[in-house]
Amino acid sequence: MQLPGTQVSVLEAASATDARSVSALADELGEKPETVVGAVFELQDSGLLTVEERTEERVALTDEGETYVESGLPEVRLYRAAVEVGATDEPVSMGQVIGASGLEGGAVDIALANYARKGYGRIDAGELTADPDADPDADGEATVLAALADGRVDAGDIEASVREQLVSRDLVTVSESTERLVTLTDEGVTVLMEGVEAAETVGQLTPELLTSGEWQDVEFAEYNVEADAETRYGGKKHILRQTADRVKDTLVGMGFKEMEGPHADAEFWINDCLFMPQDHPARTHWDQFALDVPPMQDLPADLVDRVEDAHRNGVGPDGDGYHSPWTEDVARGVDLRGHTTSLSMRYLSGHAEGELEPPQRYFSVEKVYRNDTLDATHLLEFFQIEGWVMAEDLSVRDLMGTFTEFYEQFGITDLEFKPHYNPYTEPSFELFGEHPETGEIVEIGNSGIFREEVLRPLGVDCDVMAWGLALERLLMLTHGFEDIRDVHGTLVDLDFLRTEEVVH
Ligand SMILES: N[C@@H](Cc1ccccc1)C(=O)O
Repeated sequence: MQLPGTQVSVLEAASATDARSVSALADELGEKPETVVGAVFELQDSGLLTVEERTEERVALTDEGETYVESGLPEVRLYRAAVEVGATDEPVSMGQVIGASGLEGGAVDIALANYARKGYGRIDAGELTADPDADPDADGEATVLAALADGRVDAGDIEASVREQLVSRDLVTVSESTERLVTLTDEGVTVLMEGVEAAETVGQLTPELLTSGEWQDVEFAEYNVEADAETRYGGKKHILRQTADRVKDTLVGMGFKEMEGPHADAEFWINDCLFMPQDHPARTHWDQFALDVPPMQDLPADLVDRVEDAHRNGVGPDGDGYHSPWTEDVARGVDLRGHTTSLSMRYLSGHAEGELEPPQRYFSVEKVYRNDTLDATHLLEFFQIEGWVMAEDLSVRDLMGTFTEFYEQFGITDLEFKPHYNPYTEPSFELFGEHPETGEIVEIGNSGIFREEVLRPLGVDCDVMAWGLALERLLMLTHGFEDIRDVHGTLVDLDFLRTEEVVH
């Protein structure tokens, strides 16, 4: 009879009298267990062997269990010391017995906790008696520990109550493993006696086999469609990108249009338009990355004049500017944007898509860059969900209502608002949500209603409410992970990224 090579080896290694385990066969044949399992199932299908699955329990000593095999169980040592100091005749002070036992630290507590339970004697009012009839040499737990250390005992032979004690004392662990046991059938024996030969089989069709015509003569290995296969992960969209897409869909659904614009931009758009004085810490508190590139040439001259005027003199008859220097050189310097509010400035000024008439709603979900210190909640670059609404009469209620409506679509219904300060909005609010795992209150965004000093130079004469929300924080709240580096950079949790999906 002819059979594929591995089947022949398995058949020869199996026995009709002793059940042999698949792992033993794999060891002996130097094959992978899954290869042997495949062959075993084929042979079972052909009726040449039988397979029996057996789940086995294994009991193993823990490190602590091993220590006691060496030194004796603490309660046994306490008993021997108690006998030595005469506690069989009359109560002896606990201190004296412990001293004589040589037990220290946690071992003392363990000894005392088990002493009376196991009938070694009594502990009462700081004194200890020893039962003269107790036999430490027959201690059930100690006996099992010693037997396990010598490999003299099987899991099934240990008395249930003793085993339970040893497990609860963390002296042994119990684990289960499934083993497949293989035995030759009578037919298998017959086939072996009559002689089996390994058939040449070809596992893969190659261009050579095709062109030479050899494919017509060879025997192909059969597919085992039930064999365990390696898990292959295809490429997929990153969870953060999926979340960004969902945010975009949500905002488009709420009537917003998307903004686009440069990642590296003039400080003018990033800071000056936002009424951030050039010498104010608010300008450095972003800790933006300045780029060593030529200054931005094409700033709109009329807007630059109006922004400079707002900085110097404020707006309106009662306006007051900053009494600090302002130069166009600083405004022309190029930075990586620390927020996408630079895009809002470009759009509100009419320089992105022309003059805008209210009502308008715009958003972007784009990267921003900050020179922060990397930690569980901060990255050097992250995605900001920028947005603004332009309308005749806007109030804080409109702002809160918009956030409530937006976050509800992500299942976040416990928003909190805290008054805040931005140089460009008044009033301003920080936004918080509760972390689903830690219960911690996490900052998720910053918002407000743009000041006159921002809007007038831009030529906007109605209200504009605006915000910047952190996409990564939204993801933390929706998926419950605690470290932003689980999804970004070299420490990512690959399993999470492979399996997690954002539901649209
Ligand atoms: N630029 C702010 C967010 C914001 C945008 C618009 C208005 C108010 C706040 C930030 O990055 O935190």
